[in-house]
Amino acid sequence: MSVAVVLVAGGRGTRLGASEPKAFVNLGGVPLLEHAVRRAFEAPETSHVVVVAPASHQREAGAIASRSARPQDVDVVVGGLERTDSVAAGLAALRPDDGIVLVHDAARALAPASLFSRLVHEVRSGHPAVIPGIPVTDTIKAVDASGRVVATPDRATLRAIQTPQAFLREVLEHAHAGADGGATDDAALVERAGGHVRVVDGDPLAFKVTTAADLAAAERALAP
Ligand SMILES: Nc1ccn([C@@H]2O[C@H](COP(=O)(O)OP(=O)(O)OP(=O)(O)O)[C@@H](O)[C@H]2O)c(=O)n1
Ligand SMILES: C[C@](O)(CO)[C@H](O)COP(=O)(O)O
Repeated sequence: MSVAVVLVAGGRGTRLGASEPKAFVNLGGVPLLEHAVRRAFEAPETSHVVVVAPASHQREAGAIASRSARPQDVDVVVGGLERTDSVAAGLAALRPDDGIVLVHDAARALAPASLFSRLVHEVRSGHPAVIPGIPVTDTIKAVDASGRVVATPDRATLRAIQTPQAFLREVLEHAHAGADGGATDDAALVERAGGHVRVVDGDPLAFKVTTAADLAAAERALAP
């Protein structure tokens, strides 16, 4: 079964506050998106990458695709208003043979190929939806609109979820067909559709570049 990576890079990056969309910001002289494409192709399982980029940056995304290890295996499409819309645009560009789909944030540019491979292995072992997670180290509280604490969940049961998130194609497509907004990741759509989602160990390098401090951390992670 062929493996496609839907690489969402269609966001603005408001919290980073750069002059260009976050996926096109330089990290060690290379756009975040380019780091992510490189790592996706370093996983031997990857057969096809769909880059979802802002309408304003289709040319730049195309140039990144043409510099990649396998330009013929990259398609570039226009993203949507919300992340879920961008993922849906990526799903619409899948190729007929793509049977397993990994949805990945360009903002998690340093997620290593080994993480992609582990997730694909899990799906091929019979798990239809597999996502990486890191145990949380803070105490997490649920609060209401006034800031009053309504619950303190047992920390041992919590995971901070990363991407790539790996799915059987039909499971992800079915979940997206019923999407009605408000989901911050693709696994949540599968959960809402009644599907089982398995969490496996994440990777510290798969952290999300959200703020300037994260970008500085990514620069440090790249340093020899
Ligand atoms: N309409 C959108 C929104 C987000 N994303 C992508 O989803 C990933 C995770 O989103 P996030 O890190 O929140 O990016 P932004 O939405 O760009 O950030 P911000 O909320 O700070 O504007 C990023 O790779 C981003 O490019 C996307 O493809 N399309
Ligand atoms: C998909 C995700 O990266 C999993 O942690 C995250 O939910 C994206 O959220 P964001 O608000 O778009 O950064």
